[in-house]
Amino acid sequence: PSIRKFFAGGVCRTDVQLPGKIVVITGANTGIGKETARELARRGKSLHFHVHRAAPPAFLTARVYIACRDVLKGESAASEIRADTKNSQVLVRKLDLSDTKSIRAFAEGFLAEEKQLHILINNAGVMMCPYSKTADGFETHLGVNHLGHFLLTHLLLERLKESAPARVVNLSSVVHIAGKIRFHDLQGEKRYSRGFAYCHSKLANVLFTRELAKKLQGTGVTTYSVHPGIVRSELVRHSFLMCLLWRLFSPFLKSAREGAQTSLHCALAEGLEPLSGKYFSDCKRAWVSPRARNNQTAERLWAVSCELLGIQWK
Ligand SMILES: NC(=O)C1=CN([C@@H]2O[C@H](COP(=O)(O)OP(=O)(O)OC[C@H]3O[C@@H](n4cnc5c(N)ncnc54)[C@H](OP(=O)(O)O)[C@@H]3O)[C@@H](O)[C@H]2O)C=CC1
Ligand SMILES: CC1=C(/C=C/C(C)=C/C=C/C(C)=C/C=O)C(C)(C)CCC1
Repeated sequence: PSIRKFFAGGVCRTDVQLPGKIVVITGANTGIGKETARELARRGKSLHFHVHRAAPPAFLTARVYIACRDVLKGESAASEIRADTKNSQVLVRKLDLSDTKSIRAFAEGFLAEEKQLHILINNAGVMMCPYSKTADGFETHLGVNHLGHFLLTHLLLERLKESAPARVVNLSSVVHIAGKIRFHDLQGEKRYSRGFAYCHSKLANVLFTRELAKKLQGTGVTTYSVHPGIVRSELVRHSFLMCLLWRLFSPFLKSAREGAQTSLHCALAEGLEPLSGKYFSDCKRAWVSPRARNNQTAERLWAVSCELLGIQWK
């Protein structure tokens, strides 16, 4: 058990509850996102719930939006979470991050539906895909992992500000260390490696978080990037070798629930505001590579991302 505990890593120990709070989490139909959604849906200020094992009244729990590309998969995860947590307010909405039309449609629907947004978790991600492009012509890792979430955050930001204190959590990875922002070939048309393409996009997540924190100073909205640990999930689905490694070393990898702890910590823990823009692993602040600390790269990536998406975001 002590070896297992070692590999499980940090645990989110805060008991902050979320009565009446609104949460959006991308890619929450499986893996780390689903376990994050489950725990957030459980956080309601309801003695009634614990004592009577009954469904708590809506205003006592969080409303959790599972934003995913496959609504059927989303519904199956949502009904499991609803049954498990007795929170009926776990809702599924369509969001395909590889298509800016879908991102805009999701944001439009959400903004019409909800007057508040307290927690946005940019969790969805793809890894090691063979070369491909999104509907808008972006290389898939950059398009889904970085640009998709960049646009989504932009579209939801006013609602977050109006609901402050609010938080944005961006799932990155320790492999950002191997990443580089190749401005001369952002779409990987000259040279492409599916492993490095993922690393580049995860570096972009850290740089985005850093720059976003600067722009949000004084608004009451804070943001954090996260390495969840090496987690047993479907992320490795595009690589035979990684699937094999994941199976072989399965006992030493984190479960999705263990992998959700740092996202939960950054979404919930009290007193994190002074650390806005920082990178976390195992529920504490962690080291980032020199490239992830470069303000010039962060600013340039921000400007280029706005240009690619055709948005103005000062
Ligand atoms: N697992 C690990 O070891 C690590 C994971 N991470 C990061 O954690 C995050 C969660 O990964 P994890 O749970 O492991 O992976 P999973 O593959 O289990 O889950 C990824 C989720 O993202 C969704 N997704 C993929 N593409 C899109 C898209 N175009 N639009 C909307 N949703 C999409 C998937 O949907 P669908 O089911 O439909 O494919 C799925 O719900 C990722 O950002 C990943 O980079 C970081 C470090 C390590
Ligand atoms: C060498 C090796 C491993 C491979 C590690 C790898 C390949 C990590 C990849 C991390 C990823 C994909 C992070 C996602 O963001 C294991 C399986 C831990 C077991 C011990 C030996």
